[in-house]
Amino acid sequence: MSTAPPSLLVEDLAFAYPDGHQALFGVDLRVGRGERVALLGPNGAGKTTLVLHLNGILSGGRGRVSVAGLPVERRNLPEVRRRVGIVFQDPDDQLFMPTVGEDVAFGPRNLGLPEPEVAARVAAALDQVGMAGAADRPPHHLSFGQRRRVAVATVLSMHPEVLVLDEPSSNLDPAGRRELAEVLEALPVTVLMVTHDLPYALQLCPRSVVLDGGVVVADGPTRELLADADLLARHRLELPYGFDPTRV
Ligand SMILES: Nc1ncnc2c1ncn2[C@@H]1O[C@H](COP(=O)(O)OP(=O)(O)OP(=O)(O)O)[C@@H](O)[C@H]1O
Repeated sequence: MSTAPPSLLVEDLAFAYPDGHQALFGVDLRVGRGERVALLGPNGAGKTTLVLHLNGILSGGRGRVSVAGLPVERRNLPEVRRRVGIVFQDPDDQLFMPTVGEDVAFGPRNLGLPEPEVAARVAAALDQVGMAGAADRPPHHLSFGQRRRVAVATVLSMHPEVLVLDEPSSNLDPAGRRELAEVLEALPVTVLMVTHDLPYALQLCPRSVVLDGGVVVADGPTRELLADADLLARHRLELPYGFDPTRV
């Protein structure tokens, strides 16, 4: 049996915002290397608050978070942020350079890597997201779906341990949704995907965790959770009309 630490370990994490609003009440979560896990839950459940603890954007509450055995704490933040790449919902928050290639090179260059290594990482990351050949294009000339895939590449070029995706299927047309799914399915990294798109969770993530009211209320095989009509109703989760998770 492997003794490697899990990619993500969250233990008894509780957190209140400065205005006193308590968003997390003791969350435990373990994600093994190479797992793909969907993080589900209604608006306001605490999903974003949890995600922002994974690379130390938020901190100061109770509990512990570690990434591949490295505690998320101030002295470790540069390495934690290399290990945990967050792809935010709006790709335009992540793309700010004149060309796609410079955007994907930005992180590795900041690590101080030699230029040939940067170039190799840029080429590999663009290839992984199906955007090889787009390096010289300005990001704003790309479609929304292409920009989202480039945003994924900006994180992959850091060789992360964990890829966190916030609503990856939002605003994508059916072809863009399928293309991104193909990209994500082929990635050899641990994935934590925050989504309201339950069929996408089922397609991509064998396991799901449901968060509601700042606590984990379910954790198990996605197919089983989505087949539990009472669980879905209790936590404001809805499948598309006529969608049968047991027949996919
Ligand atoms: N900066 C903040 N200050 C105070 N309260 C906040 C802040 N950000 C979020 N909250 C509150 O914390 C709780 C959890 O919010 P969070 O954004 O983590 O939920 P979420 O599950 O990501 O929701 P959504 O699905 O809408 O993105 C909510 O009640 C929210 O109003």
